[in-house]
Amino acid sequence: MNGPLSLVRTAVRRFLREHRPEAVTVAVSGGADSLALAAVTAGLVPARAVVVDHGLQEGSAEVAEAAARTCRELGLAAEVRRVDVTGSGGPEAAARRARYAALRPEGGLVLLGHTRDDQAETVLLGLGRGSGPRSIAGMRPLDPPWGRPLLEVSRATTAAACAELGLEPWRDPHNDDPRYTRVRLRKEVLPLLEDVLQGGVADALARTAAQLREDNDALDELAEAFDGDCCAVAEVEHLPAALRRRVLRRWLLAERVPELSDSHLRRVDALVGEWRGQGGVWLPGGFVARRAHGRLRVEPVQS
Ligand SMILES: Nc1ncnc2c1ncn2[C@@H]1O[C@H](COP(=O)(O)OP(=O)(O)OP(=O)(O)O)[C@@H](O)[C@H]1O
Repeated sequence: MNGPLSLVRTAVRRFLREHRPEAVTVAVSGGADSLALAAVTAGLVPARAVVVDHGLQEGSAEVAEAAARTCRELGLAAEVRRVDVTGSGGPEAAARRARYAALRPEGGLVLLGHTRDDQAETVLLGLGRGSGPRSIAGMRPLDPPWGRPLLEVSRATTAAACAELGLEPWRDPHNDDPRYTRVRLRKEVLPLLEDVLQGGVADALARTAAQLREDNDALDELAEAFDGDCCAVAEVEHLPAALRRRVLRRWLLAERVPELSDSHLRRVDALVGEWRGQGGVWLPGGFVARRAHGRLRVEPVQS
């Protein structure tokens, strides 16, 4: 009984047993991953589905309505939420921001259909771009309000599970468009790596991510326990760099600096670890971090 559908069911059942969410919403794009997730979840717990219509592609409203209809046929209360995609960072990033804002619930968990292949791509992209351990550690199974029960299930398995259920998932044309880095990674790089390493690459990359998450969590706990004055250079400069960066990150987040990337953090850390009188570090949200008289401070940029 280890067909694709039963593999998906086992993964979702394990997730629900482990985390026992009070309420469950499934985020459904209409693609095979989230559709398989919705179908299996519907059979296990009372849940609802939300389909986000970004309004970016022609016919997006019909695609969203068809996905919602399928969810209803599967026994889920389903609704389509239309969002306005605006803001910085390109349409992909803006769409993701709008989607996540629309999905953020009042309570309970929102289940996403990210698979082991998504995880592998995230890790490999991070490695290729020189990202920090936080990015390379990939996505977490539980990161409230988000839950990702399928992180150990392959994309091939979710597609086969849909076929087993007689469901016809929507194929996002973006997923085949070689102008997207992720698509080329998926279609060109990963198959080559699979060939060179004789298989098991997605699984191996997902294991790397899981190990890094453990290391990250341990360091984060140490950073949380730091009770010195993190603005005083003398109190943080002797910390190991990995710990110091985490202490600084916590301080910046407490100062309400949003969306802090690894490269921002490295530059703030350089105010301590590689000090040569450099100027302020510009940060997201209109902030700047500076060092003066042996102290760090973060303040809004004067317009
Ligand atoms: N239009 C949508 N409506 C509802 N949920 C969606 C939609 N698009 C994606 N999702 C949810 O997000 C999951 C991941 O989708 P996808 O891989 O396309 O997102 P992504 O842009 O890569 O997101 P992330 O930045 O979190 O990796 C899907 O399996 C589904 O659960």
